[in-house]
Amino acid sequence: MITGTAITKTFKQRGNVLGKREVPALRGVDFAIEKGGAVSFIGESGCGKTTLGRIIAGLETYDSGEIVIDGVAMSGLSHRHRQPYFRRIQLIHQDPYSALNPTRTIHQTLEAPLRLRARQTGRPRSWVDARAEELLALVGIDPGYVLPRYPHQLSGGMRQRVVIARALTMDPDVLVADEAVSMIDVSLRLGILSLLRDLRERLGVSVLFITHDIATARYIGDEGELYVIYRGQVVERGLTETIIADPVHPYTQSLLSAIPVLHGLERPGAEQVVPTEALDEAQADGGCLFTRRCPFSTARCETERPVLGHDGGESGEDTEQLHACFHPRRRSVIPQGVHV
Ligand SMILES: Nc1ncnc2c1ncn2[C@@H]1O[C@H](COP(=O)(O)OP(=O)(O)OP(=O)(O)O)[C@@H](O)[C@H]1O
Repeated sequence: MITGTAITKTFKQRGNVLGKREVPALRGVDFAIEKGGAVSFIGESGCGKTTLGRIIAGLETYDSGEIVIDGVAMSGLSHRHRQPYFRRIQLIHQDPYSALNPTRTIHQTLEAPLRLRARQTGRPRSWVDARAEELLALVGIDPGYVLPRYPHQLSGGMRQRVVIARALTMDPDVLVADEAVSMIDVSLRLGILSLLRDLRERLGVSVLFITHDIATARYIGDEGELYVIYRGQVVERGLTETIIADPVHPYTQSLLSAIPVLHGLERPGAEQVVPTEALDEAQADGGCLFTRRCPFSTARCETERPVLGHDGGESGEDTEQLHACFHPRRRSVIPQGVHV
């Protein structure tokens, strides 16, 4: 089990003549990934989901907060002592082209981490080749065909399966899949998503899925948890199915409104949630981060920032669905520009 509490991260970016500009990528995020669970982070570009995934995989530092892996707080450990914990969390890169070294055969690609793993676990050298074959079979490709080949000789789908097999060489407890299907052909995406589901069932590995697409989040984690992230803050969190069926935060409603539904099926009296241009970072920093885009914003939203929780709502529901909104409510939303 991995938990994160109040994780913050601010990047300094090159700004104008006045100097560097601070970009708050994460503003106090809590998360929990259970063994064998499926968790999805969803939000639009720049909301901080990749940064959070990289922090969880031990590839990015954070400014404050705490990550606890199997009961051990990472802040109390030196970099060297943290490594064995983060080894259990493996990132699957979104781009299988750049993730694989073009000058190495798939055999060489898998051999290096497997030799390391053999040393770590006291296994003989002969185990390495057998394990490479086993892992490729597990991800659904023929080892005999793939092992002697170079990445450019494989299809995008096969390359992504090799990337997943390489992540499995470290016997991870968690696979972090960051937009794992966005760069492969649409026809092959479902196969990769089913593979990730299958690995959860067969190996008991948890999957953390990072995406901007609610349909893939739904496919990968239909019994899992969804975190909706807006400008570095989790604005809604709960069971994926519950949130998709009944989003209460206006931002989640706007994300869901992007999924086409048949014109004429909206409930009468539907209110619109219209996503508009992203805001300047300085705007709305005192109040709710979504207030300038939100058609339901009130004076309170302008000055006070809602925190993630059950309270403060008009929804009156007592569920595990958390939200950061002063006026959460079930609203039916008309998708923009969709007329069937
Ligand atoms: N290494 C970095 N240096 C400076 N700023 C960064 C860095 N990495 C991320 N950021 C900034 O932090 C914010 C969050 O970025 P992040 O990549 O986590 O968002 P994201 O939701 O994953 O977006 P995308 O889907 O486009 O990858 C953005 O404003 C981004 O420009």
